[in-house]
Amino acid sequence: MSVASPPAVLDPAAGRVQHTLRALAAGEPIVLVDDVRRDGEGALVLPAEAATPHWIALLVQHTTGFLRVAMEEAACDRLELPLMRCDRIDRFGSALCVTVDGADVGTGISASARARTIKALARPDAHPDEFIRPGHVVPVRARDGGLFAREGRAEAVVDLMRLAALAPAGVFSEIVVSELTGEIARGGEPARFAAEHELACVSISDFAGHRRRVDPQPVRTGDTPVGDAFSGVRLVSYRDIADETGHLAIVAGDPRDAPVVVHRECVNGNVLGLSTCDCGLRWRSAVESVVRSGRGIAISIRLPGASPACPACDHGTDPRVAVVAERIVQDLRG
Ligand SMILES: O=C(CO)[C@H](O)[C@H](O)COP(=O)(O)O
Repeated sequence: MSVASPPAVLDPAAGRVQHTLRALAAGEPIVLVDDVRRDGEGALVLPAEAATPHWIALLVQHTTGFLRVAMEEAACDRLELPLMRCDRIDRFGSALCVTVDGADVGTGISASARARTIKALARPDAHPDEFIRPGHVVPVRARDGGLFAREGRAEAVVDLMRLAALAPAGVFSEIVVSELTGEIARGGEPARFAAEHELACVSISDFAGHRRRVDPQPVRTGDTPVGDAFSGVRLVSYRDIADETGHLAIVAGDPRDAPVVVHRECVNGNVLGLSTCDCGLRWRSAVESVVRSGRGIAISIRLPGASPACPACDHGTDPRVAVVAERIVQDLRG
């Protein structure tokens, strides 16, 4: 259980997130602190695809042993895992599904049986008939949109797996401070547990902040023809649910093979119309070339926070511009 210590970075939260993602990518458990909803409770989290009898035994030893697997909504639907039926919903709106065992894992409760069930849940080609219900593993439905939709543990676990480039399913259970009392680790205890066991440790709020910075989510909010004089030209608007910024795309013709021009909005040149920089000119000529040729996509991206002061304007070199633009182009090309 040892992953190199977090590197010295300016932002300690970013360092903790990177350290955590590296540990998960290496198939190791991490500590996730639920500072948002549950008063600093700590849980051990392991990628479902990395579940082995060894790791599951370790989770059972140090946690409540109530092992849940956070999964995407589509996976729960595909594997026919309905929500547990209930008339009263818990105050956090947790989305626990019917329990499962792998169909061929024996009684389902041993560490090796649970490891097999958990690993199977993470397989993209798993079939509903591979599981019997009820069982000894609890799938939890993480909302689409992850932490942007709900700052819950299930969403944090699925987002962590996705950002670590793993199958989007993770097993988790709350750490207990002492096996004698069975009380849950909270406050400073989860971090102490992580240090003692050389595990990476991150809080849901650290991770949500990181996702907002690196994982833009532009959602289409409007799609209007520009007007008769510009037939075949559309104005498509986006709202970024990660940071509430807005972006625009001028689309002429079929977007599938259209050339793309990306522009970072600048307050001086594009909002105030000043000629202290060439941003106004650049955006106008991008739009004109798309409209005149009848084929192309011109995207204007607004980043959160103050734009760089022109003429030091970076003309789009901020790495977030490329990520937002790529997602908008993906959406336009469907
Ligand atoms: O069993 C639970 C808490 O004891 C929760 O249902 C489980 O942890 C899911 O977490 P969240 O509601 O934060 O997604």
